[in-house]
Amino acid sequence: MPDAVVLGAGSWGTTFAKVLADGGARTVLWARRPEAAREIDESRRNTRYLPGITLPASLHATSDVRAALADASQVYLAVPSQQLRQLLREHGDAIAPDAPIVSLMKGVEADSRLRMSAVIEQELGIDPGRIAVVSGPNLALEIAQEHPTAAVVSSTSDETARAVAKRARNDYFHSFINHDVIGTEFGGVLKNLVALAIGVVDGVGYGENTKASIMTRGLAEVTDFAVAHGAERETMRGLAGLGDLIATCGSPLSRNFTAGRLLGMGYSRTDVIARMEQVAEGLASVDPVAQLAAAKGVRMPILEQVKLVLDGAMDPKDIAPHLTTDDEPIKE
Ligand SMILES: NC(=O)C1=CN([C@@H]2O[C@H](COP(=O)(O)OP(=O)(O)OC[C@H]3O[C@@H](n4cnc5c(N)ncnc54)[C@H](O)[C@@H]3O)[C@@H](O)[C@H]2O)C=CC1
Ligand SMILES: O=C(CO)COP(=O)(O)O
Repeated sequence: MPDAVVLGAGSWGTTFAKVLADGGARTVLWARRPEAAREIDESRRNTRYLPGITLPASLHATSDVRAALADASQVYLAVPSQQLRQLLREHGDAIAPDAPIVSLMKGVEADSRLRMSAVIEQELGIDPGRIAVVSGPNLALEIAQEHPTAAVVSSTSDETARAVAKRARNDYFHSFINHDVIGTEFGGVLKNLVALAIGVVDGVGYGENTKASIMTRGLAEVTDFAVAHGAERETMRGLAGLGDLIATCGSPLSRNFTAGRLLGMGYSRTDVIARMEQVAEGLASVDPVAQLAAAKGVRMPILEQVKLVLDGAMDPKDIAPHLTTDDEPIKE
């Protein structure tokens, strides 16, 4: 009986399965493609997503999702956010009745604008206390290379948060806990949008002042948005807020930063999507987050400008930490 199953064998699902297995958990990783499962199981490699990484011998992989789920005591989800609902609809009934369900994802569903924990709750009809989310400055390849890293596990249930945090830790990965699921999830979603903006200005050729201005104002924007939706302000200063913003905005390993960079270099939204080999969640989150902000009357100038650049309605070189139409000085 596995201690943990991870659904989704991309860069983060595979890395997180390694984190769990290296922490001593009997872990099964589900890959959609049989050849990917075979490569992980037999060669201890996932060359497409984690080049150069040898996976632990104790980690098992399969392409049979229902067999993977059978009797697993914890379930971790790491597929692209737009694919989660369908996966749960097809296979949610195979999840063991009391197993905590943990989202590792950082997106919102485009149609419903729901956070991933809300999609899980709605689709499986379960108590929110069974759901946890993991977030933080967690660039997959660095963790797969065992660079010391921290994350936060959030659940409305203290018992669930602690059970997951105890599993998801080892010599190089430490899990803290909190109970602010809204803030923890929105931190992960929204830093992707700031990372897109930072990528754009990097692609244009602007320097550190521009990036620091956008990151700092971006954090203010992210915090206003999250608090308006019920998050605790403190969470946005933690690993899932500021921590993830720093990691993602400063690293070429970030797919959102990379997508933004391509936009800044002049590629269109369609070209950028075609060139990305891994998911950049921010591209699908821009519109639903802009709609959620508008519904709460939250001003998000950086997000607005990213949306204009994506829509081809703004020249990337004009992106700034403020709206150029802001005539009156605004309090920081
Ligand atoms: N890569 C990273 O550094 C981190 C990623 N995340 C989040 O983890 C989530 C997953 O991202 P990554 O693993 O990075 O993406 P990825 O692009 O590396 O891999 C996605 C995986 O999902 C699979 N997949 C796609 N559609 C599927 C479906 N319908 N059913 C099953 N599998 C499907 C793909 O074949 C691929 O194996 C995203 O929400 C991302 O924001 C969170 C923290 C760190
Ligand atoms: O969430 C991440 C790091 O914490 C990964 O960021 P990207 O999805 O932009 O690669």
